[in-house]
Amino acid sequence: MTESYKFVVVGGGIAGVTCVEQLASQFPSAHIALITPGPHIKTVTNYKQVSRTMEEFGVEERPFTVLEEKYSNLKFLQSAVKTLHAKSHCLETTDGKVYGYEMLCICSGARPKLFIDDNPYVLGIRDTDSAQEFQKRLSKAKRIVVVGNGGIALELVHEVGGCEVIWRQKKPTNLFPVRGLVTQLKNQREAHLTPSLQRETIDKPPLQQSMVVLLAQTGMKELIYKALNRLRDTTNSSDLNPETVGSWPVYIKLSNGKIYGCDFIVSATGVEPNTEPFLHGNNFALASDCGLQVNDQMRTSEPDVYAAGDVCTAGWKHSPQWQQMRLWTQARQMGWHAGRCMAAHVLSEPIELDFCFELFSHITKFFSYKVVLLGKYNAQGLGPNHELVVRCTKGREYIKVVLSGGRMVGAVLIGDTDLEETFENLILNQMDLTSYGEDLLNPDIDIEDYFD
Ligand SMILES: Cc1cc2nc3c(=O)[nH]c(=O)nc-3n(C[C@H](O)[C@H](O)[C@H](O)COP(=O)(O)OP(=O)(O)OC[C@H]3O[C@@H](n4cnc5c(N)ncnc54)[C@H](O)[C@@H]3O)c2cc1C
Ligand SMILES: NC(=O)C1=CN([C@@H]2O[C@H](COP(=O)(O)OP(=O)(O)OC[C@H]3O[C@@H](n4cnc5c(N)ncnc54)[C@H](OP(=O)(O)O)[C@@H]3O)[C@@H](O)[C@H]2O)C=CC1
Repeated sequence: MTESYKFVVVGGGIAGVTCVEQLASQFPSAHIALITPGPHIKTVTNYKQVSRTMEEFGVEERPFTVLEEKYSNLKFLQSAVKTLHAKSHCLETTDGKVYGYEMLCICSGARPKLFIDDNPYVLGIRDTDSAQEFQKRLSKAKRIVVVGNGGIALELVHEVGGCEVIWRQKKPTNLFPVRGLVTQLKNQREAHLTPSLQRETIDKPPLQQSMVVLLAQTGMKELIYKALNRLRDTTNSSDLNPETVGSWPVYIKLSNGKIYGCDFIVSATGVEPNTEPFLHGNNFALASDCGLQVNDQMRTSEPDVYAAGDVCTAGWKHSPQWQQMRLWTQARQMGWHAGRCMAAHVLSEPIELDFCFELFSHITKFFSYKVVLLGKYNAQGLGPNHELVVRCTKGREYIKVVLSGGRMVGAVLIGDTDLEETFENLILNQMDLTSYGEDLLNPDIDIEDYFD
């Protein structure tokens, strides 16, 4: 006979664990199952609500038993979902078992979107196993190339030591436009501490240097010679250094024509939602990034199937200052909201989109500096006609405010600025700041008091 559960949650990451905890605590006598392949789950530690939309926490891998000990109605099933039959409300796992559910929440995360598939010299970093593989190969490497310009690349180039790292950015700004700013701060650590103010009106789109990366060739020496000969036909031969020919296991050619040899390449080029086992035979609406499209109740297009975290794409009309980014914070917030929505639907209660989806906020650390990103911090989607006001106190802080129509729509705060809550309020209340001009960031004015 098929084992059946009131709620089944798939995936032991932050989204799945948050969702299942929400359900297990709200329905202490309901049968609930969490299905995930490994013996560990990801848990939130030291959670701190910093303000109305900002939160900070750590992430720790723990044995699943911590959840089973906490919730007697929760069963942990160590396996992976192989197929889902949404119409008949059941799923099959890789160990051949079939489980029924009344409501299902898919939280299967995402996997690295490598710029080239199945190449032994190209690594993506996703989980503990791939991080260990990276460490192992790094210990023997003299040179690596990092491709990508996001969170993983930023962390890697800062942390990797004892090996040459080649990193070329595709374009000057990106989702994490903090690298240049942090470097600027670091270089000026010893310099004077007078803040500098700068105001810039952006009336044309930012310059974009196209730098798509192509892999030249792998492995064996004779193949490398052939590859380099082929590359000579398509690029400036002066880029090829005869001394390096044949000495590296892999070569990479960038779209600016430069060729680099290295021991291996890290593809830190984003992620794609892990939807594979759920699609076949079902009728899920997918977003353009291939995520399971969910509405503001975290419902997919299949009945009684919800989704949360990296696997899903927020398909509701977003608040003007919120955007989806595949981050821990959003995985937790979506998992929590999905759990609440599932509970509300069982109890036939109304439920609204949580306030945390009003404003994008992310607190993290890059290069040991505290970094806070708020709203359209990189002027995403604003086009021309916006203004940037920047204050940089050398060696201490970097603050960038994005204004549109005289109202604050985003901010980047690097260092211990203590301005995050004030800026959060200014973005949320959309106050007209035109009359304040540069005083907005004037270091002689205590803007926290000013706007209280
Ligand atoms: C190297 C790296 C560093 C990162 N650093 C940060 C950071 O500093 N800050 C930040 O905010 N974000 C960071 N992120 C992003 C963050 O990790 C993700 O946004 C977040 O973990 C997503 O949570 P999730 O629960 O949706 O998915 P995941 O954490 O990926 O969990 C998915 C779960 O589903 C399971 N699963 C997959 N397929 C199946 C299946 N078929 N059946 C059953 N179970 C399945 C998986 O085993 C896993 O347990 C980082 C990501 C990477 C790769
Ligand atoms: N501290 C934190 O907050 C951290 C967060 N993360 C999160 O983990 C996830 C995975 O990180 P990551 O892989 O860095 O993903 P990101 O989405 O952050 O960044 C991917 C980057 O790769 C670039 N890219 C894509 N294809 C190519 C290509 N062919 N050549 C050159 N560049 C390319 C993208 O450019 P473009 O945008 O132009 O396509 C983008 O800059 C993300 O969700 C990230 O937000 C990871 C580490 C730390």
